[in-house]
Amino acid sequence: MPRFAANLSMLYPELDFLDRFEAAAKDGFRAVEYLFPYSYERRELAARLSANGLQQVLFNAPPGDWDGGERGLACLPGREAEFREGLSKALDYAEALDCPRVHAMAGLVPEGVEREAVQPTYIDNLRWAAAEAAKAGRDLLIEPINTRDIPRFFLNRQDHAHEIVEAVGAPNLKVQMDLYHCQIVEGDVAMKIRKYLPTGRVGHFQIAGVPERHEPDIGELNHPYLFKVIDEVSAQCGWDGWVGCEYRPARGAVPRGSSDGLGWLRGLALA
Ligand SMILES: O=C(O)C(=O)CO
Repeated sequence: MPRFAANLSMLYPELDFLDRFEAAAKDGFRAVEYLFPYSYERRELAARLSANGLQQVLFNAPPGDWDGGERGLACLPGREAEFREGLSKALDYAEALDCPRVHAMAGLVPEGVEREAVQPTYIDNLRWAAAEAAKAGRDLLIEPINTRDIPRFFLNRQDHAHEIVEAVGAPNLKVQMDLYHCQIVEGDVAMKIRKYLPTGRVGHFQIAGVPERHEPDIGELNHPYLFKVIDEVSAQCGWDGWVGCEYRPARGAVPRGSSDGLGWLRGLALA
């Protein structure tokens, strides 16, 4: 079975953020990911990881004005300085948390601007950021995201993400392959895993049920089948990354919360 990381931005919403580390560990997770660490002291986060025997496997670079609707800076002309400053901060956190990968969200195509017009900025920013991440010993990730969840998001398809990685030409720039977004935008998910995982350009997976983004055993995707495909292809190509559980629990009723929705994971362990 793949190795699963709990996404603490979405799982355990019934708990304060810092208490989610312990909850994930109690549920058997050995790794966590989340959107942003920046509201917390590096020391506090590192202590939570260590106290609970958890690895940090992914978080995102600062995304711009999140509450104002921004979803990343990487493709935004005129925001290069802010992108660079944010990436440097992310790499500092990555070192403190011993986190091997950082996701730089692409951002929204500005109103009235053609999608193609921002690609040069995106590529230039990623080239600079991948070089900085390489100096720090980290991978930089980009993620195709569906435009129902994030209208006007620049990067939506796996083929586009892989073209960008090739154009940048940095070995530590990789694709965060979220099977939820992939199913919504393009489908044919198992064949896309078979196509892209052996390229060495997939740095991380994420999962959620489609279309509601609840537990993976709710909805139209057959996750046990997809996990077998990941296992089979990983055995052939030596991939040993993580699968982030990035979904909003539907079954998590008080008092036991998100743990009640983890039957899909316990079932896999027993399968
Ligand atoms: O929205 C998502 O799927 C993300 O992973 C954002 O980082």
